[in-house]
This record gives sequence, C-alpha cells and structure tokens, in this order.
Amino acid sequence: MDEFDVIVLGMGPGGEDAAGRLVEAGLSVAGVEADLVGGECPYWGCVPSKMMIRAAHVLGEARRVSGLAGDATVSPDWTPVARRIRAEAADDWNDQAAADRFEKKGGHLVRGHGVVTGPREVTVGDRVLRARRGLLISTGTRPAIPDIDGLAGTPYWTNHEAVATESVPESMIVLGGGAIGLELAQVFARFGTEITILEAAPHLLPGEEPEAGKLIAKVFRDEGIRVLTGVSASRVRYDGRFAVTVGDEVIEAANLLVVAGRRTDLTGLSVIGIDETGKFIPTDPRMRVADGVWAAGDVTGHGGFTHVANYQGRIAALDILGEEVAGADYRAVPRVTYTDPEVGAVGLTEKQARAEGLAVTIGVTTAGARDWIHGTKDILIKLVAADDVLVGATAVGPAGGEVMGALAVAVHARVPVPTLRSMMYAYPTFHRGIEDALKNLLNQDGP
Ligand SMILES: Cc1cc2nc3c(=O)[nH]c(=O)nc-3n(C[C@H](O)[C@H](O)[C@H](O)COP(=O)(O)OP(=O)(O)OC[C@H]3O[C@@H](n4cnc5c(N)ncnc54)[C@H](O)[C@@H]3O)c2cc1C
Ligand SMILES: NC(=O)c1ccc[n+]([C@@H]2O[C@H](COP(=O)([O-])OP(=O)(O)OC[C@H]3O[C@@H](n4cnc5c(N)ncnc54)[C@H](O)[C@@H]3O)[C@@H](O)[C@H]2O)c1
Repeated sequence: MDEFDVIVLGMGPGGEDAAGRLVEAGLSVAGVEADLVGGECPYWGCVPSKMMIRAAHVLGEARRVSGLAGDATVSPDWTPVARRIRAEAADDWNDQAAADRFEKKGGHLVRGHGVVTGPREVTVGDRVLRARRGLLISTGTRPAIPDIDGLAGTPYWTNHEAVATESVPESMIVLGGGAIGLELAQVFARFGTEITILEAAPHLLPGEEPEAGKLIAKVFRDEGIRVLTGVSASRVRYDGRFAVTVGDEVIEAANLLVVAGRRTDLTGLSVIGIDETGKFIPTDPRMRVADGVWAAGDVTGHGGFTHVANYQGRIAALDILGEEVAGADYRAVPRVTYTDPEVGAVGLTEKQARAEGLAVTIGVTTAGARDWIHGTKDILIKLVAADDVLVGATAVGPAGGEVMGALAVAVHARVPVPTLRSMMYAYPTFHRGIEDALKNLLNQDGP
C-alpha cells in the first residue's frame, strides 16, 4: 500500500495544475496518468490545432492580397505544419519534459490506468494508492463516437489522427459542426481538402448564438466548403473510400473525421456515490464531490476548455489545502472558436437567458468602420442584457476572441450598461462595434 496526502487521477490541464500546486505547498502527491502528462490540450487539442489554424489563416490572408494589394500566388504545403506540431507542440508525443517538471517539484508520477476503488483509494495495476487528505478526479473526456450503422471498425479519424497527420487528405467528410469540426474543417479546406460538414443541429456551433453559426456557414460556403445542417448520417461504408448516407444522398470522401462531441468515463465511480450512467461528476462550488473527493476539468461538465480546467484545478487545490477560496463562478465562461472569422462568446446566449426567465434586451451590430476598412462584411456583435447589465455576448470577426475579452470583463464584473455606454471606444477598432451594439439594445419578445 502506497500512501500519499493527495492522489490526482488524470494529469491533463485540470489535474497537472492542481498536482503541481499541492506539491509546491509541501504535500506528498501521486499523479496517476494513463497516457501523456499534460492531457489532450498540448498533444492533440488546443496547441497543435492552433498551430494548424495559424498556418491556414496565413493562407487565407495571402488569398486576400488580390483586390487589396496586388497579386499573390499561394502554394500550400503541409510539411512545415506537421513538422512544427511534431517538434514544437507535441515533442513527438513524448511527455518526458512534463513528467520531469512534476517529479522535479517532488511529485510522484504513477503511470497506468487508475481505477477508483474507495473514497480515497485508487488502484493502478497491482498497486493500491491511498490518500490521507483527498482524491482529485480530473479524467477529462474522449471522443464520442455516434452509433451509426457501419461506422465502427472503419478507419475514421478523430482529432488525434487529424493533428498527427503528415499529409492532407484529398477529400473529407466532417461529422459534427462544433468547435473542433469547424476549426479542423477550415484548416484542411485551406490546404486543399474538399470538405463536407454534416451537422445534426439546425445551425453550426449549436451551443452558441444562431447568428454566429449562420455567419460561419456563409463564410465556409464562400470558401468552397459544403455545409449541411439539420442532417443525420444513417449509414457508413468503407472500401478504400468512405461512403456516408445522408437522407437520399450518398456522400463519398477519402476520409471521415468524427468530431461529434466528447464523452466522460465514470466507470467504477459508484464506490464514491457517483451515478456511473451520468454524463459528468457533479461538484459543489469548491469542486467537492464527496468527503475527501474533488473533481476538476471536462469531467465536471462546466465547459470543455483548458481555462475552465485550470480554474477549477486551482480552486480544488486551494480547498484541499484548507485555504479560503471563492467558489467557482460560471457566469462569464469565455470561449473562442478559432475559425476565420473567430467566434468569441461569453456568458449566456439569448436562448439560455430567456430559459432562465430573465427579462432580456438584445443589441446587435453587423457593420462598422474597421470591417469596411479591413475589407470584410463578416462581423457580428450580439449583446444580451438583463437588469441593465450584460449577461452574455458574442463577437464574430477577424479578432472576435480578442473583442470578446472586453465583453467578458463587462459580464464578469457586472458593469452597468450606462457605464459601458459612457466610455470611449478607440476609432476605428473592431471592438468599437460594442458601442454600436449597446446603442441598439432593444426590448425584444424573443425568438
Ligand atoms: C482538437 C481540440 C482543440 C481544443 N482547443 C481548445 C482551445 O483552443 N482552447 C481551450 O480552452 N480548450 C480547447 N480544447 C479543450 C481542452 O483540450 C480540454 O478542455 C482540456 O484538455 C480538459 O482538460 P482536463 O484535464 O479536464 O482533461 P484532459 O485534457 O482530457 O486530460 C485528462 C487526462 O486524464 C487521463 N486519464 C483519464 N482517465 C484516466 C484513468 N482512469 N487513469 C489514469 N489517467 C486517466 C487521460 O489520459 C488524460 O491525460 C480542445 C480540445 C480538442 C480535442
Ligand atoms: N477553441 C476551443 O476552445 C475549442 C476547440 C475545439 C474543441 N473545444 C472543446 O472540445 C469539446 C469537444 O468539441 P466538439 O466540437 O467535438 O464537440 P461539440 O459538442 O462542441 O460539437 C459536436 C457537434 O457534433 C454534432 N453532432 C453530434 N452527433 C452528430 C451526428 N451523429 N451527426 C452530425 N452531427 C452530430 C453536435 O450537434 C455538435 O454540434 C467541446 O467541449 C469544445 O468546447 C474547444
């Protein structure tokens, strides 16, 4: 029996951050990891995907030279993208640097799949680990694979294969029009892949404002991407190429990318009172699950983002240390889909605000001086206000994620709308569109 103060199960952005803090505070910590220390984000998610996106956006900009600055010939080549991901982001999918960082602090890394076998007990192979103070569960998510006739057993891609590929496919069906699907679809399209996106919901990015998803669909179609919304694939066949049946049509492509959401694995957690058939681990504001058990990250269901996992990991670590800590506050969760244009959003959508029974006012702007100068019409700022404070906002545009930063401050700090209206917005920035949207805040009856 190995005894530690704390066991951290899963060393992704939620667990790694918390484990490091706990070790630095002087506790003995076992970090249990089945795969790579660092989790999805540095090896298969945020970091390599954003390197791919950076390369694709450079191509997009080069293609805008015509009409604005003369002529440019662009010859896309995946080689530097694959090289950069392998060398700079994933270190050839080797986590030695992260493992060393944790162990040099004094942490104890246990490699292998951990099973929770008691309130403060994790079994890894034939090793039984016991925690004197607490167990932090931060096991993240895996790709959810829809139950479609013929899909299982075919060589479809998930984000793992897409990130690690050394070449771009000639054609690809993208199953799912959420954040991963859209980011990767646009990357591969800009490198020459013929893309068809299949999205079951009525619009792309169904968790966000419908106007944002519709604007991205328009941009993608203008770029030559085929976008089908409100569709469901009924059958998949593979005989060297994929054939996916959608209604009466059979769509063929060299590759199929399945990006239809993520799923947690709660197997075995009934020993600590968790419903194993549930989707997520319920937590209180201090990330407590049960006596001596905490959870952080994607497994808690408060948004699949690295910044949420880090935020929760910090709260859990401070609570485990017995320090005073403000409970988690999810009113202003920021999120960015790094398409071109970017979709930045914070807080509630109009639909969510109305579902909460709030008396909602909406302000929208779709044009401003900067986008006209920039040469784009694809922008949107949508504000959702209630009781004279913003409760949610969306910014789509060339710097949508950055514009959202200002809106996140307003939502988080509950800045009164009259205060937001009274300030100056630098001319001619993209964020100056916020001023126009504030002027347009109107009472509306809702969709
Ligand atoms: C393609 C892609 C792009 C993304 N881009 C962004 C982005 O731009 N910005 C952003 O904020 N977020 C992004 N995300 C989401 C982000 O990666 C996740 O929110 C984040 O990684 C969650 O951290 P986590 O610690 O909860 O889980 P994970 O990163 O999933 O880590 C969990 C770890 O636990 C380990 N584990 C699981 N079960 C066990 C077990 N029983 N025993 C031992 N180890 C176990 C796993 O091997 C894994 O290493 C992206 C995700 C993807 C897939
Ligand atoms: N920029 C970022 O911060 C970023 C980037 C990528 C991913 N992520 C996170 O990673 C997580 C996973 O992303 P994701 O895009 O896989 O999930 P998602 O849940 O955001 O989107 C999945 C999409 O697939 C659709 N879908 C599901 N089943 C389908 C089917 N059978 N046919 C057609 N469409 C189907 C859903 O309607 C949904 O729109 C999310 O939590 C996201 O927040 C974040």
